[in-house]
Amino acid sequence: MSYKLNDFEVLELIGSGSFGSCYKVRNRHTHEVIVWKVIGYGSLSEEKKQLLVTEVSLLRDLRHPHIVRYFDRIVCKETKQLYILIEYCPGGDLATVIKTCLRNNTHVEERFVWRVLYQLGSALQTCHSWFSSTIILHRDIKPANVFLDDSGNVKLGDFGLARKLDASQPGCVETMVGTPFYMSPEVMKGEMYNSKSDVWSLGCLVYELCALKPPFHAQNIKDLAYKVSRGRFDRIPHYYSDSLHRVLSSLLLVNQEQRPSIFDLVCHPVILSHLPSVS
Ligand SMILES: CNC(=O)c1c(C)[nH]c(/C=C2\C(=O)Nc3ccc(Cl)cc32)c1C
Repeated sequence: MSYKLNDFEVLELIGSGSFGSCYKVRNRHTHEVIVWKVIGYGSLSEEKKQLLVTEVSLLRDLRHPHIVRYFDRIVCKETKQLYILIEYCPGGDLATVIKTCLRNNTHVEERFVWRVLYQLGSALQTCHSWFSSTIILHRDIKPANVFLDDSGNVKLGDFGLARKLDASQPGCVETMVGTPFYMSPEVMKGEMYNSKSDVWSLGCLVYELCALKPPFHAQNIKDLAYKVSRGRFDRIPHYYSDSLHRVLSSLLLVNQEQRPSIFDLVCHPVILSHLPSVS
């Protein structure tokens, strides 16, 4: 079914990023609440416009319990805006979870950390196998792109649209917006982004969920690149287990050959031992 803008009632703005704004909207006919992300494409080159439309079309066919569901898109030629219709996640995003813990001086339960590690790992496993022969190699793995449903499960969202819109080729670290705290050593050196770079970013995300700060932090890209290249970081707080710290340390190995693949991760006995028992 193809939708029209007037099929939806805009309820509220729920987020704004470098490349678009997300609104909570209600389908006037079914009353279903979803999100539409509005991206202006007027200033994009023809090539990037086609990449954006192709990428969204690909995502529409991707179905996984821990990947935000893309339903459809609406192109408004008058305003040169693309409306991406996406699943609503009432729990908000992990960036807000981290901010709340910092504000209240609390921390995330280890049980939830293991759940995030497994669920995002299984989402990436689908992407790495699903996307291996297609154009979408980039994911923007960060707390602001991981969303929570109403049962405390996580969903990875916003696949690389921002990077496709922002000179996504490696070696453009200097032109990136903001400080890329999750950028892997290989990408910092200008090498091609690959699936092990996703593993690194996942390690940074889960580390930050525990420590409430990224594993590598600096005031400028030069110092950050140096710290990332050395690969040394503080242990996660001592109320988290040694086994969790060991798994995170493996994801943050500087040598990508030694870093586990996402397939190794989701099958790791320690990960599987922390999954809820099926009753
Ligand atoms: C304060 N904002 C929120 O609580 C919030 C809620 C309840 N949902 C969201 C965001 C999304 C949401 O609910 N579904 C989404 C799908 C894709 C993208 Cl890029 C974002 C979202 C946000 C930012």
